[in-house]
Amino acid sequence: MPPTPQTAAATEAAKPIATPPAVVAPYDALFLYSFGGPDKPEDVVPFLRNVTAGKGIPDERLEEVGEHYYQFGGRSPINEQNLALKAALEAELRRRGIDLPVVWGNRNWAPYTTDALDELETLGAQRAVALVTSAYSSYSGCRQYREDLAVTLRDREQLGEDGSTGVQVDKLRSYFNHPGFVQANVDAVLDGYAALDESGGNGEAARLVFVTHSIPDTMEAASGVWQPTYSAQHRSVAEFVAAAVSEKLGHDVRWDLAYCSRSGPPSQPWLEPDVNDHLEALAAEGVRDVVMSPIGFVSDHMEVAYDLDTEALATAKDLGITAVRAGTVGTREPFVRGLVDLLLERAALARGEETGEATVGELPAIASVCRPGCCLRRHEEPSGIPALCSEDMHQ
Ligand SMILES: CC1=C(CCC(=O)O)c2cc3nc(cc4[nH]c(cc5[nH]c(cc1n2)c(C)c5CCC(=O)O)c(CCC(=O)O)c4C)C(CCC(=O)O)=C3C
Ligand SMILES: [Fe+2]
Repeated sequence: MPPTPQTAAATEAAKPIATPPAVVAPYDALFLYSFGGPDKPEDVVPFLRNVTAGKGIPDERLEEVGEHYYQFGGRSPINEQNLALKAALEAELRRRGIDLPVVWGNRNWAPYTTDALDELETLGAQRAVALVTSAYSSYSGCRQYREDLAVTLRDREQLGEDGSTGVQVDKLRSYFNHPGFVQANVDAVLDGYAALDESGGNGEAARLVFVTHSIPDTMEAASGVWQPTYSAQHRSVAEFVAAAVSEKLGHDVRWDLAYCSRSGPPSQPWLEPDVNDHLEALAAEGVRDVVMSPIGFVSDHMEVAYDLDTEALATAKDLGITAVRAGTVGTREPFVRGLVDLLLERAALARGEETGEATVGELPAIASVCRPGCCLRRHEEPSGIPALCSEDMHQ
């Protein structure tokens, strides 16, 4: 049995904040803000209730998803992975001589958003910056976190009409095209090709299949109001990673983008192809070797462990395809270093300094302060829910 992951309350308490170092000023804390997941079987149903409150997920889908968790002992790997990322960020900050506390909290499980706000208050933080564990910009990866923060602050009676809050919380921009995230994915895919070779596969003939979480077509459309859409963001990363891998391996690399983990009623269109359907299509084309790269996820949480490692790899096997699943960025060094670079970039921006925004690929950086109406669930429906870290808190 792996050790039970510790909640924020049980980890060693960060020490109260002194004067933040100049490179991170005006920030005096980093808020690692994630999805959360159950730690034990009794948590599964309450966790799923938290995730799906008011979202119209059919009951059958919930039972099915609950079953995925029970197959893994009722425990998601996501919490220990967030603790590992927290430790890696702390080590990287220490390495650079930056004395900044890192506080962890989740939207859907303990330690909750409100627990993290409590911890920030106890530390005496006045202006924290949130690092969300989603690399791409869409309702699920951006606005939902910003709404949750605003609503939690409102419930705590700490949200003023003008958007003022107790602790001010800003957010790092979506980092899908930051060099650190992309380089860590290149490295992980190269390791995937090495693993394919070891399992007797043929790398030169392999198809590189990038995978991400599907979202409804309406959410995809709303993600693109101010910027390239969620799927376009992924295609940009995929193209760059495939080119870098091809150069390193010295042969052509053909790639596709597929999706996993769709839910919602069958009548509602979501981004396709589903990775299992796509593997079938590839088998029909005669493809025998596949490297799957989950670029849509920052760590190997339940969607990766179940939808890819359990389901999609079994599909590949049934089809006679030799498939390996490349790693996620996790705590890879270029990723963690890149996140700290991004923190320094965001701090400079908050100080009003001219900063370049580091990106790779052809797409511009996503705005650090979201535009009004950015990343709604559906753009034709203003949410009526306040959201922090935007030019206009109410849109
Ligand atoms: C884009 C995206 C990411 C990737 C970005 C990121 O990594 O953040 C992501 C991550 C995650 N999604 C997760 C879990 C779930 N997501 C659900 C439902 C949904 N996700 C959606 C989107 C995304 N989700 C959407 C559009 C829905 C439909 C409901 C809605 O419109 O909001 C449901 C309900 C049941 C179901 O429908 O499957 C569950 C249980 C976990 C935790 C895993 C663990 O425990 O290890 C993580 C990290
Ligand atoms: Fe946004």
